[in-house]
Amino acid sequence: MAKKKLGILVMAYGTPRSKDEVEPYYTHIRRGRKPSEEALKDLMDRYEAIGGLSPLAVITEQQAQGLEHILNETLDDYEVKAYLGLKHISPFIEDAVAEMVQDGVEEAVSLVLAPHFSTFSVKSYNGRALAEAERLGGLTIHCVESWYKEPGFLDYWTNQIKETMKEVSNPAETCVIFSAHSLPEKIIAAGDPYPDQLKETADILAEKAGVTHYEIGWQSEGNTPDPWLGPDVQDLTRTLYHEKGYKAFMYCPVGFVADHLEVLFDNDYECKVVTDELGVDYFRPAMPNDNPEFLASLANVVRKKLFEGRD
Ligand SMILES: CC1=C(CCC(=O)O)c2cc3nc(cc4[nH]c(cc5[nH]c(cc1n2)c(C)c5CCC(=O)O)c(CCC(=O)O)c4C)C(CCC(=O)O)=C3C
Ligand SMILES: [Fe+2]
Repeated sequence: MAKKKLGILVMAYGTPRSKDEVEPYYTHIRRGRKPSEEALKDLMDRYEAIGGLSPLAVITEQQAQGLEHILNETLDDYEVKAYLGLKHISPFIEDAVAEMVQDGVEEAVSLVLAPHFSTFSVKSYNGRALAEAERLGGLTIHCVESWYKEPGFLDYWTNQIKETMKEVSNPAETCVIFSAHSLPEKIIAAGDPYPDQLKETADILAEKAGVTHYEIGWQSEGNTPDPWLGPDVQDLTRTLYHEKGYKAFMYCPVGFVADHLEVLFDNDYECKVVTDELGVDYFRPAMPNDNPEFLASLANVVRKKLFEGRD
C-alpha cells in the first residue's frame, strides 16, 4: 500500500538572509510600518556585532530537515515532508500551507520552534496556518501548542547545565538565570500561560540538574511604550549580585532553541557587559540547534500529536 503523505509544518520566527532583507523584515515585524532610520541602523549594528547576519536561517533549515529525516525513519506508514513556514519573512507560513495543498498533502502536524505557548507567538503562528488551510480547503492540521515538558528537551538542557557547571569554579556561588523573550505585560491579565510555563521549566531543570540558586528573567523586550514582563536579565544580574554576592552567572535562554540575535547579542554581548562590569564570570550553555537528541525529542512531540486520540 502506498504510504500516506504527512506534512510537518515547521514554523519559526525567520531572519534576514541578506543585508537588503533587513528593512522589509523589520517592517513586517512592525506590522507594515517602516522603522525609523535610527531603529534600522540599530538593528543593522546588532547583526554586524554578531558577525554580519544571523546564523538562524541555516539552523532553522537544519532543524526542519533533521526532524523530517527522523520522522521518515520512525513512521513506517507515512511519507513525511517538512515545510518551513516563517512568521516575518518568506517562505511565510501561508506559503508553506499552500505548498502542502499543492503537493496533495491532506494531513499535517504543525510545530513552532519555541517551547512555550503564548498568544503572541504560538497562537498567532497556528492561527495563520489554520486560516490559510481553511481558505484553501482539503488539509487538516493538528497543531502542537507547547512542548516544554518533552523529556528529551528537558534532558538536553539538564545535560548542558551539568556540563557547564563543571567549568564553574564555585557552583555554590553561581546563579542560573532561566529566560525567555519578554512580552507585553498585558498578556498576563489576559490569562496567558507563558510566564507559568517558563517558571515550570526552570523548576524542573533546576531540580534535574541539581541547581541550588536559580532565578527567572526576561530578555530582548521590544521598544514600545507599554510595560513588558520583567525583570530584564541585565537588571536582574545587577540586583542579584548586590543582594546575594554571586561570583558567576549562567544564562539559560530556554525560551529559544537556536543561536540567533537574541542569544548571541542580548545574552553573549549585553549580559556579558554586565558581568564584566561586576567582575563576575559569564557562562551560557550551548543552544539546542541541530543536536540529534533535541531533534529526536521534537520528533516525539510530532508523533504524540499525530497519534493523539487514536488507537
Ligand atoms: C515571543 C518572541 C519570540 C520567541 C518565540 C518565537 O521564536 O516566535 C521572538 C523571537 C525572535 N525575535 C527575533 C527578532 C526580532 N524580534 C523583534 C521584535 C519583537 N519580538 C517579539 C516577540 C518574540 N520574538 C515582539 C513582541 C517584538 C516587538 C514587535 C512589535 O510587536 O512591535 C525585532 C525588532 C527589533 C527589536 O526589537 O530587536 C527583531 C529583529 C528573532 C530572530 C533573531 C535573528 O535574526 O537572529 C527571533 C528568533
Ligand atoms: Fe522577536
